[in-house]
Amino acid sequence: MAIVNVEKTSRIYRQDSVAVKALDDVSVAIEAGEFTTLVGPSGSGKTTLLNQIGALDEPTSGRIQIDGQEITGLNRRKRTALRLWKIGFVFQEYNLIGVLSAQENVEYVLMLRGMPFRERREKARQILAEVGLEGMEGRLPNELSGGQQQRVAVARAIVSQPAIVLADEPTANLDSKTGAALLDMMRRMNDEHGVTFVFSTHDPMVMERARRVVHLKDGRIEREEHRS
Ligand SMILES: Nc1ncnc2c1ncn2[C@@H]1O[C@H](COP(=O)(O)OP(=O)(O)OP(=O)(O)O)[C@@H](O)[C@H]1O
Repeated sequence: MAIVNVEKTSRIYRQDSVAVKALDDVSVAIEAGEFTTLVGPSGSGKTTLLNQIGALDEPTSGRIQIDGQEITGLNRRKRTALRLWKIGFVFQEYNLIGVLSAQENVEYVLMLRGMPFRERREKARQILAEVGLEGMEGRLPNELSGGQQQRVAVARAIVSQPAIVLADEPTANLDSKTGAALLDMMRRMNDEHGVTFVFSTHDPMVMERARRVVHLKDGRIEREEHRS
């Protein structure tokens, strides 16, 4: 079964009297265990599509299901719950909580899910070690490099084993070597733990590592590539 099913989805932004079709009748299905990249020129609709899949925004028309659950038309409370239980997010700007340590940032989502203290502390430590941050658990975000902060963000996104992890230009603020190491780490999470990832990117290095590349243009899917 597809983890994500986007059916004939459009998103029109209206500004003054101008309507922008950010997504135009897009249909795409993503299966569990995929490592998919959305590519396309600036303004082609990548972020808009990720925001729709992540229940951060409502489509103007069409339907979206995540892990078998219809998300279009849900009220705010249900959307928040869906994000908490089913989706992990990695943003371009890391979006870590500045006053919390790496460990606490990773634990936070587990706390929201009601996991007991000891269990969540152990789980967060484990995942931070897996992303190569053993010994840095107590550092605040501003005591970590950009690449390390993004590793914390990935650890936070995957610690709760969500159905899908969405990453909007995750390497945009990293130098190419750090970005490549981050991508390799995510590929490993995909291989070893079956974490399903969907990225948006401009970065050729990210595209190279993808298994499925979906090309967007003017809010539509133009073509797809599949690699082994
Ligand atoms: N909140 C908004 N209000 C009005 N128009 C918007 C809004 N968000 C996006 N758009 C427009 O929708 C279109 C798609 O934008 P989107 O951010 O999805 O593109 P993108 O492919 O992610 O671009 P980039 O690669 O530059 O991040 C663009 O024309 C953009 O200007």
